[in-house]
Amino acid sequence: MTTLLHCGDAARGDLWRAVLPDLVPGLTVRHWPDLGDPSDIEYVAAWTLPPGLAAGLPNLRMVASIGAGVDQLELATIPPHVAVVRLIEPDLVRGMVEYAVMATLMLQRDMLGYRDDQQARRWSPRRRVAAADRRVGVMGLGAIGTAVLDGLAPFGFALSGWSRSAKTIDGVATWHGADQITAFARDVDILICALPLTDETRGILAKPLFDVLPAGAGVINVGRGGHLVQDDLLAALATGQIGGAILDVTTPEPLPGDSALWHHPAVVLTPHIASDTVPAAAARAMAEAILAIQRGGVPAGQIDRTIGY
Ligand SMILES: O=C(O)C(=O)CO
Repeated sequence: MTTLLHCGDAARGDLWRAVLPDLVPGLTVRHWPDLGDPSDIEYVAAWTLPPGLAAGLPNLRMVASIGAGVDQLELATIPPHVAVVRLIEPDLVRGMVEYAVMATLMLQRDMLGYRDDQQARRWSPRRRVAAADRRVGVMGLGAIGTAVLDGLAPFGFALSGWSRSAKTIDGVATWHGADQITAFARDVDILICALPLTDETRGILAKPLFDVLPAGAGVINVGRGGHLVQDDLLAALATGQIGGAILDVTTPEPLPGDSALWHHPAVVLTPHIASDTVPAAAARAMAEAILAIQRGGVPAGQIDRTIGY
């Protein structure tokens, strides 16, 4: 019996149980914690894995993240021969683009400053800076980062991007690797982090990077809370080196009530809502991944276990 174990939202589990067997002939879908015979389970889909689950499934072939990131699966708990796949579907990418464009425009149009003015009943118009005079840099040039750059292009921003390995994107100045991060960052007025969280990128949004950005730069984090060193951000906001931050992700989540980020006038905080996975679309992506494995192929979105994304 070929079985997928779905972990997480029960409504999505029910939908998947109804639709996936039509997309993958012979597939049975079980919903955690109904494991049945663990040796039936070849595929697991989860946002986070129940502790010890992956190691206890002798015939496991693939773990799929229900989302674009995989770090929350705790890759070290998944045996190395098991394929790990990110389930990126178009609606999830669209949500990320919407959020990143909204956040960029908020910083571009000084909405954080006008929010303050409104609270103080201050009528204080400021000169608009044209988008063409603002440099927006995206860190992470995978499916999400490149879609964000596409979404920003019509506004006329000067666009750049930085990634681990070299990428070429029309109309975007691209940089790569640790050696080029300074050259990238010194010309970025609004920095968007869309990186995967790996050992290399953890804590990358920190003082050394903030110090290189032009004074007053804005920071947007749609990656993971672990990318940001919160104390360094607060210090950079205090000196004005960073002018504003829009954060959709924090460490930990939920953000504790006593965090200074909650009430900071130069911070907009949202509870990891930039995007989400649409269950029906994710079922199709899941089916394609299983069919690829069954054909002996590599599913779209399979990560390189050696680099963690
Ligand atoms: O899909 C993911 O990994 C997300 O965090 C969506 O915001």
